[in-house]
Amino acid sequence: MTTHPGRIAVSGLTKAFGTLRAVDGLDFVVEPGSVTGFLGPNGAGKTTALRMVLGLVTPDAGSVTIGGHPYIDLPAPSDTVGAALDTTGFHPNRSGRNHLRVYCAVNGYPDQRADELLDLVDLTHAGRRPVKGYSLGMRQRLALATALLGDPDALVLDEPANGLDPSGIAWLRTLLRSMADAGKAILISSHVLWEAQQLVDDVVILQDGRLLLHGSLDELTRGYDSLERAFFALTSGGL
Ligand SMILES: Nc1ncnc2c1ncn2[C@@H]1O[C@H](COP(=O)(O)OP(=O)(O)OP(=O)(O)O)[C@@H](O)[C@H]1O
Repeated sequence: MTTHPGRIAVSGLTKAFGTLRAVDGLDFVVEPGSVTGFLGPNGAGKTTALRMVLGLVTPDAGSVTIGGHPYIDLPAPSDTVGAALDTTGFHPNRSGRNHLRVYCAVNGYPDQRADELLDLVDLTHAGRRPVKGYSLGMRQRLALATALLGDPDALVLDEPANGLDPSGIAWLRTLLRSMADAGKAILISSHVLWEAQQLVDDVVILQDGRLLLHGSLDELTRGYDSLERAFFALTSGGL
């Protein structure tokens, strides 16, 4: 069986917390070369599903593979999938550059990789300042740099546009586009449809843990002037 590196395949994914089905029989695929928006209102189950993609939460049923393997079986996880799930885990007194250097050391990359990553996310100017002085947008960039450490085939980013101003979102769009064009499979979550519309090729919309809509942005928005309007028309509901 040939499997494309980075392809994220989610099948029958289910997770309950007590009586609450946070994720319920979820199926979708993120192909290399595309940016998929994983969308849904607060509490829809996005973070729980992303944590299962990354092997941080054990599903009750179903499976996820990345490049054909469950996360736990990946021989070199940081070369296969990069993840940014939150922006609060940085040591406050460490500079962004030192944070990245620690990750370089742990994963066997030269210090110079830290400077390349700072440059890639446009954070060189703040690289020597302690993270406690970073804005949310700057911490998002640092989280993204950390995710890109091993130049992975797949990227999983939870709310990467949160805290970015309009020029930051435009910058993120360009970066994600170039990563997708280089063949990465990219999955990003958002609860803000207008924001996601600017960043993605495909959308997976989740509601109450279940898949509501899955398709290309172009198909879903044909005949509508925004993803939000298409969503309202298709579901007669709201996020
Ligand atoms: N560890 C947990 N224990 C109990 N309930 C949980 C746990 N984690 C998540 N939940 C519940 O599961 C549901 C889905 O939560 P989740 O964080 O996955 O949603 P989300 O779509 O990421 O929301 P948001 O956009 O607010 O981040 C919510 O009702 C949440 O309260």
